[in-house]
Amino acid sequence: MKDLAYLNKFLWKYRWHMLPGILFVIISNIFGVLPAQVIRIAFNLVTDNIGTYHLFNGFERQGIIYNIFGSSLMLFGFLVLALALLRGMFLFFMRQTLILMSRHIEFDLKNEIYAHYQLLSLAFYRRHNTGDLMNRVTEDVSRARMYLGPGIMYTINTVVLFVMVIYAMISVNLRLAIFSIIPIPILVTSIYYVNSIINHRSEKIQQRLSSLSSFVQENFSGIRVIRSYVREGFVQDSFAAESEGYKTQSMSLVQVQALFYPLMLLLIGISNIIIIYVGGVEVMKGNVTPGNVAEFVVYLNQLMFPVISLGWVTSLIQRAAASQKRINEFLHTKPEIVSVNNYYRKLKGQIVFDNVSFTYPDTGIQALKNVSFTAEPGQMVAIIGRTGSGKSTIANLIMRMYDTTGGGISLDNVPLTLQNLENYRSQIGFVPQEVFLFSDTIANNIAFSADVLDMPRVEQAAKDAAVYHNIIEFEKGFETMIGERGITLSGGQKQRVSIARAIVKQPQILIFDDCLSAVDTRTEEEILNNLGNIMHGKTSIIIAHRISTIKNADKILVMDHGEIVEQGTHDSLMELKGNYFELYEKQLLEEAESEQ
Ligand SMILES: Nc1ncnc2c1ncn2[C@@H]1O[C@H](COP(=O)(O)OP(=O)(O)OP(=O)(O)O)[C@@H](O)[C@H]1O
Repeated sequence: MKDLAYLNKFLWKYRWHMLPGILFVIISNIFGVLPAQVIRIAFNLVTDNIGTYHLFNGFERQGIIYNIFGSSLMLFGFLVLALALLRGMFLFFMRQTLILMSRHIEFDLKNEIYAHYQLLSLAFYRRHNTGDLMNRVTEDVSRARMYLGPGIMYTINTVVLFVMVIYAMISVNLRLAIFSIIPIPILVTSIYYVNSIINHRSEKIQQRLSSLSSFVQENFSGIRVIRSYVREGFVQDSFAAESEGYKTQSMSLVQVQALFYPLMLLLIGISNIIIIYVGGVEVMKGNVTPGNVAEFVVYLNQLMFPVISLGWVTSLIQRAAASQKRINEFLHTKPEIVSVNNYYRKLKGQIVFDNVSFTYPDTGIQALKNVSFTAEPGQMVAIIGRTGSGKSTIANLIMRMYDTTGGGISLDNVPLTLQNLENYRSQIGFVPQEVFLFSDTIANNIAFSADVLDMPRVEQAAKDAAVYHNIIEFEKGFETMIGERGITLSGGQKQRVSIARAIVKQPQILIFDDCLSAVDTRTEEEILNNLGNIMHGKTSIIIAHRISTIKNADKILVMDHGEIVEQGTHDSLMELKGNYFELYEKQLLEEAESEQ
């Protein structure tokens, strides 16, 4: 329950929704209780005067009495109707304030969680799967809302109605009041118990549904692999097995639900019988009037809904507390990478790695060991090496996606940890190894880093990335949608669009993480030539597998098992006749073989 205390700040923020809401609950309940008293008076009027009416049997006066009788009853009827209307009106106001408040808080909470997500490091995203992250913003927040809206509303309603009805009951007859209240705890406990079973089973259904959706999503994404390996039948069977699990869980829920409503009606029915029986005995003893019994029956039935909601609300609050605990877990996770100052400055682009070591936090894999190198402004530094040798890790560390575990990185003689992150990253153009494009137009994808779309710059960036001609060949040119709702770009086109996205920023430092792998050598040369002009006086870090990509670099770092094993220019490395030379020879041989 203490987890829900986190939401109190929102209740305070929206107090001017909550306070009138509580007032409306009280007023609507007053109009809810009053009809029972009107019914009692009407009932007593009938029982008291029916004798007089019969006394005038055969006399003209009987008609007059009938008329008075009828119009009085009609008046009572209208009164009950008017009270019901007033109650309805205040119920409307109650929902308009309290439920509305819960929707406002849901909105705020979602935004707060999302904003916090954006601050968390890459390591956090690796620890938690996407489904879990999404669930906390959607499912868990809506459960917390159920506590804030219906939970609070029905609790206040129940308390107010209980106090009013029980006070009214006791003031009429204590014995009858006690008999009316006795079944209530049994009703609350059994509803709570059945509700817990329903929730437990619903939860299992939810899990089944999530795994069913993940299964379907994955198979739709991998449809090409399924088709080419002719695994449709196998996938169909696996889907049927997943669905079977979902069906079984749903059926077990239906069983309990089917039991729930008859059980409720039975308990309500039994309570009514007890009241009528005990009430009848009291009437015979002369302690209460028949009108009082009718009044009690109305009270009892009025109490039933709050009683039912009490069991429901209890389990709802429990679920909300569990959800809020999960939300708090994330909200209290401290971002590992923090920007320490607001010091904005323009980068020159000198990058110094001083004895940098790095071990990935979750896997414990040491990806870099004592790496030292300097990239001067205006230089193109290339990194080459076997797969898994730590090249992308260097790019990740320059981007400060992680902090080093040994040694230090500095930019223009200022440690990276003392740079303002936003200012720093905004001056770097980074093209990751796994290209990611949004389901949006090509123009918006290229102009992603800018708040306003500057078409001439976007077009120039596309030209520099050698993708302009491909784009204008599409029917809608730069307005072509890509991704789920649009066309599919080829691997090389995607890489070049993401290169355009990096250079449109006119960055001071450019990092290419193996993003020319799907581009042919001629186009690659064109892009590198363009880069020479764009990055004049600025720093470029190019990670590649092909020597042809990097042989003109000012400095080449050769990586192996997380270490720099050789560094120098193409010519000096060739002279060394070490790893680089070996790699060059091998690639020459491969090229010659592929040409044959
Ligand atoms: N996010 C991560 N979490 C844990 N371990 C990682 C992570 N990324 C990479 N590694 C590990 O760190 C080592 C270096 O990986 P890195 O991606 O830097 O290599 P690379 O030289 O870029 O390889 P490639 O040329 O195949 O892209 C590998 O052993 C890899 O398994």
